[in-house]
Amino acid sequence: MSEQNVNKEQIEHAVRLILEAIGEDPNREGLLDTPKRVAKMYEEVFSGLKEDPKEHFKTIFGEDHEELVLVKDIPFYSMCEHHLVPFYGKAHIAYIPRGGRVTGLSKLARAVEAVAKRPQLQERITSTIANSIVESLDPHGVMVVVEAEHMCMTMRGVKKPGSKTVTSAVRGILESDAAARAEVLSLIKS
Ligand SMILES: Nc1nc2c(ncn2[C@@H]2O[C@H](COP(=O)(O)OP(=O)(O)OP(=O)(O)O)[C@@H](O)[C@H]2O)c(=O)[nH]1
Ligand SMILES: [Zn+2]
Repeated sequence: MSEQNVNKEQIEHAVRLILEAIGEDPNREGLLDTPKRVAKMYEEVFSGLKEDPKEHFKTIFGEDHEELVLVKDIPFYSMCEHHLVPFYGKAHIAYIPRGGRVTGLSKLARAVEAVAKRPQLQERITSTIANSIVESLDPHGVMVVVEAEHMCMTMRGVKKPGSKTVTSAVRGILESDAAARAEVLSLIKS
């Protein structure tokens, strides 16, 4: 998606106000371009806000493969919606296609990008990806596992660096079939 959905002028104005509010001088040399840089950065890190991850699953190959597909260790960076600081980690996406609805592998990573690049909660990233795969591909089953470190828990607040949050969303036969679910988990860990 294009990165033109933010009002850069408004962000620049707001950043100047924040700099003033923390007691800085937005007119000192080192900070002169900071509002502009932050606006450009927000344009990039929030570029998925209006993007529908399902758009990416329109690429479908009529491949007769009704067995597990797992794309693991997809790195992502997102922004915690409570503090607007980063949380980042890896997403693992497994699905069992049905009826030839096999999508491009990169599309799974593109869906992660779309969902991560907005103010987020880890749980919502996880369930949105799982639901969009179900709605687009109607597979036999889906499992999404996301592991992340939240900077709002490490650099501030409770200050627990190294702590990891793991979330999962399971749909279809992977929900009812414990052995298949265990296989996915062991492949993720391997
Ligand atoms: N469930 C969930 N919580 C999150 C996520 N990201 C941040 N949080 C939490 O959101 C909560 C916000 O709590 P508040 O009490 O409203 O805010 P706060 O005073 O800044 O909280 P502390 O972080 O405990 O200092 C914190 O417990 C964060 O750890 C996330 O992706 N999912
Ligand atoms: Zn937070």
